[in-house]
Amino acid sequence: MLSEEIGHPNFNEEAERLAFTKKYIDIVIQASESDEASFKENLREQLEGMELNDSSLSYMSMLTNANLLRRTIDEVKKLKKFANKPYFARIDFLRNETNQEERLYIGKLSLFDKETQQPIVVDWRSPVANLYYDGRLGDVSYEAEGEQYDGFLSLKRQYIIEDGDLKEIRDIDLTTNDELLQLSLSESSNNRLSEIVATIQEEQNEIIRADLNRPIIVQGAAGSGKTTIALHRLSYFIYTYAEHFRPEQLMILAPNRLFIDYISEVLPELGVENILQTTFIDYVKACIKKNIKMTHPEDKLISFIHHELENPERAKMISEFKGSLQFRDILDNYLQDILKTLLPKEDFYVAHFKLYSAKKLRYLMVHEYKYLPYYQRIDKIKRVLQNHVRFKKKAMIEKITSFYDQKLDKGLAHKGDPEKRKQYISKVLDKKQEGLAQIQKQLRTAVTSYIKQLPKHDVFYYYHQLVTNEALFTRYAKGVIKDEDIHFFCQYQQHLYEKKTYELEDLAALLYMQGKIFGIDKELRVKNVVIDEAQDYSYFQLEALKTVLETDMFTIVGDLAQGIHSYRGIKDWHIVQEQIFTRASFKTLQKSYRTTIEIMQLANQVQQLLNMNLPVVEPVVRHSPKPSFFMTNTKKNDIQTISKMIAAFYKEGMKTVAVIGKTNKECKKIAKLFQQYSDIHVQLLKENEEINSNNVVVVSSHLAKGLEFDAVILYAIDEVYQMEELDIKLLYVSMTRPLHRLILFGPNLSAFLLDKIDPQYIHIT
Ligand SMILES: Nc1ncnc2c1ncn2[C@@H]1O[C@H](COP(=O)(O)OP(=O)(O)OP(=O)(O)O)[C@@H](O)[C@H]1O
Repeated sequence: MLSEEIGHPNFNEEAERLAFTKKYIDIVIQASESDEASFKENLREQLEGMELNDSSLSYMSMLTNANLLRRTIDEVKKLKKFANKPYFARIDFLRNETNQEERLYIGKLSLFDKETQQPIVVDWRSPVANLYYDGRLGDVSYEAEGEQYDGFLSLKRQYIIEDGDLKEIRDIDLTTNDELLQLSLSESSNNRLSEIVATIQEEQNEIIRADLNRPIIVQGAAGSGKTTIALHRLSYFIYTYAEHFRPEQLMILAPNRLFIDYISEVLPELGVENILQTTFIDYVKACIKKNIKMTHPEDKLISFIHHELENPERAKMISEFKGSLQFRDILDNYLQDILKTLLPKEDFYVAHFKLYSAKKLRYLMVHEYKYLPYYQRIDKIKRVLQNHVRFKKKAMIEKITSFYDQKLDKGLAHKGDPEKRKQYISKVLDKKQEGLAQIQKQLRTAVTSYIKQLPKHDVFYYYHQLVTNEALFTRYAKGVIKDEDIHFFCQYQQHLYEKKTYELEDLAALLYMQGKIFGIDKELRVKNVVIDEAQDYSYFQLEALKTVLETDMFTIVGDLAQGIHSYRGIKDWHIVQEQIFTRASFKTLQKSYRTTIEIMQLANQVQQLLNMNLPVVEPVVRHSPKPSFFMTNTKKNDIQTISKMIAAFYKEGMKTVAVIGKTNKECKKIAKLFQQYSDIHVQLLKENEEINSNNVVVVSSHLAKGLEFDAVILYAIDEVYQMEELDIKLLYVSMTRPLHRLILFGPNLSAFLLDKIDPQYIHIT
């Protein structure tokens, strides 16, 4: 049962406990800071006493001090950060093994009593904390390092602590709804994703803590916490494997810079710092080391939305094909042939000494160094030859020397005309010198000249050679795609080539080929990857990432119902699981934590228009007024009505409001109307921009994907949503952005497909 605040029987005791913990943290901070000072002093002394070539011993001791210092600084930083809210929950666990009840306070750090080694606060990511998220009251167990620990959970308690003061205590049992969750969901958003450690739900916890040594694919409804959970899983990973991985070896791939900005604030809160946060496009550019010119990744989508393409089916075919595993197969065959062109054909000679046969070198290239990208194999061969030359150098010189020395001996021993003998000897001496000079020169240059004979091109050359040459492409693609498609495909690629441009769909192939032919730089070879909005990736994009990174340690989260790029993206998670990440587990999240029941009911109606057999999304019990539809009037009147509404939302305590138009073009119009007819300053959101939380945001439906706002107004001036897959998805995305309020402004009900759904879910004014 929910206990009354202040009136909770244990309130005073808990307030004392909080005061004690805060005091303890203070003491630890003070002690650590003096440690820090003494480490710094140590370090300074050692640096002063160091000669350039000082013994390794003092270097080692300096390093130890530096590490200790870094650790202390990190610890103090963390303690200071969480000092005012050291924990958010408590569990009481009677451990069968010891028959002792443990009272465990759970927070975002771990803190131990230095004397007794008893935990004062346990980290939410520690194994025992799993009981808080997972365990019901009663008989429970948790696992740590492969061992199972059983016991009895008698209490689960949550705290609301503000500015270091205990405000509320809630005890949770089976019959209680998670009040803290309710409370946290009813709060207003500040344009940034927040951490949810206190209210992680069981189904979410399962994903966060799912086997870290296996990839995981999550199909999650809009607002089910996919992004949040993916970040918490990273945090859990870092905690669990702190000893084995550096944060630089982890990467988050987000759809655009705007999104990276959106998630950026929550990461340090979760102890996730210094990890690589980038977009697929930027990552590939870094791998191929060239800032290639690209068509805008949304261009095609926008042309589809506007029905601008002459032959949209063909455009879809090309995008889909470039993202398919069939294209990967074609490239694999082509890569085999590229390898053949790189194989040495001539034996390797220095002067007339044969040092390595071509056959043996080919064997090395094809078999021995199979694990390496092609050009790295050539580098290896180069080193093998260089070593071999070095190894044989003496013998070769000796052979030449002895050859001429024998001749000299013969000449000297000759009893004939002394003049002729002199001439002969001088000629031999000249020849010897010449021979030795020649071999010296060859020793220096033979390897380089030999390697130079092998072709050297960049990845772009290889790619274009294949995709713009119809005859060559046909050789690989015949039977895989239709002949006429081969023709269109090559024409299309030729057209891009002439404009020296690439599109997003080319990047999977470029990345894959770069990895196979050249390899990618070490700092880009991360070991663990989180992909958000993964439904917009193609199969080949995922495959290329997995291949070049040589790991399948991926957390992949997405929602097919929001797959607005499905012409190039994933249509079925099973294919990902069966053909790419074969070790992956698959989970679904069906509850939406973002949106209220009334908003979700309407959005569900729209989602069902997709006929994709996706289950309806279950909202967490939270209410709002029904979404309202307003018929548009004059533009001036519309903007004035909308402005009044926005003012009222702010008055109600909402912090973020967005007006969503179907396309960028529509949004530009909306922003201009605000300028003309309203005092409200709006921010027309662009992809690479940060959201300024003081502004009302005007954003297009496709760019709004992944974001959330307290209140959302869908405004259709000229561009309405039609009864087709892409538009339904865009509408669904837009409707699932608000936390608390949804309003629709359009010329008629059908502008938002409301004529196709049960009218009970909408309030028509
Ligand atoms: N357990 C939870 N406790 C409190 N808030 C939660 C919880 N889970 C999710 N939320 C909140 O729900 C909202 C939606 O979360 P998030 O953006 O991660 O969902 P998503 O599945 O990525 O959504 P979308 O697919 O629409 O982008 C966020 O405001 C998040 O803080």
